[in-house]
Amino acid sequence: MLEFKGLTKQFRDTIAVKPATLTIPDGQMVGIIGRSGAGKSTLLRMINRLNEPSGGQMLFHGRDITALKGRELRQWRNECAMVFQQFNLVGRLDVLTNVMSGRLFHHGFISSMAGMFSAKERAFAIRALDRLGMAHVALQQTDTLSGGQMQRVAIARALVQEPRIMLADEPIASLDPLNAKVVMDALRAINQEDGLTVVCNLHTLDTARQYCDRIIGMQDGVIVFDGTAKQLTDKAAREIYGAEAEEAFSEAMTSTTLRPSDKPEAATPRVVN
Ligand SMILES: Nc1ncnc2c1ncn2[C@@H]1O[C@H](COP(=O)(O)OP(=O)(O)OP(=O)(O)O)[C@@H](O)[C@H]1O
Repeated sequence: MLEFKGLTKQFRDTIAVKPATLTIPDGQMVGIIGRSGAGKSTLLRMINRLNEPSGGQMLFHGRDITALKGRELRQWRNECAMVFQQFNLVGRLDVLTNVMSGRLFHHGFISSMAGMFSAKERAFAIRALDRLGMAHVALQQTDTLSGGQMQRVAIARALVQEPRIMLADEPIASLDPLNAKVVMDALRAINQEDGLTVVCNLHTLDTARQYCDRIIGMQDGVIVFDGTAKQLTDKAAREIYGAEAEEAFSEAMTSTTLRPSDKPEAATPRVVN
């Protein structure tokens, strides 16, 4: 269970996230939505402390994450795997090496850089690629892949970290609708099969509604909505997005609509003014 207690972030004159208090149970798939500049990325990046909170506290199973330093902080970052909009892979390296770089924390920097991975680790990485339908390109140079394939490789790399939480910062913003669906399907499958908590920032409302157990809506650094897809009415969504509502409502995916989440209702809607 991840708990935010009045967690806040200020950049000079901008309060990007105003004191946020929420609890994310293990195994939940959470989508953070809101217009540009609402504070979504800042909130997400405070979880792995890529953005250092300015105030408040964050606890994971009762452990104070905001107080971690040095190796403990590196270990926490390893436990929070992150998937980025631009994939953050090394294009000139082969796919398998990129995936195995997710073992950096377990393996040690020097031997990782020297490519000294055991047969067991290689097999582990290939199994992760296989889950993402990408084992067949394991030895291919990464920059020959499509965006959707690269994002699946990035998810495989995140998986070999053996994380407790998967963070995804706009994971489909650079992808076409079909690849966006493949990537979201993969994140949802990992969430459901492994019971892994997934927290992702999403630009399109439909994606959040289709895939997430719980949706958190942000506006000007404030959590203004916290509830399920069903509870997020069009009216509530329009209030969250304001002038960007039409863009947010536009279809992200052209292919088959997925069945809605079959998990129990995960949260009580909360409207905060
Ligand atoms: N490193 C930074 N330095 C100064 N201000 C920042 C920094 N990062 C974010 N901000 C500001 O904090 C606010 C929230 O930004 P954030 O990136 O979290 O929003 P967002 O909802 O993720 O937006 P987008 O959807 O456009 O990525 C914005 O006003 C932004 O300009």
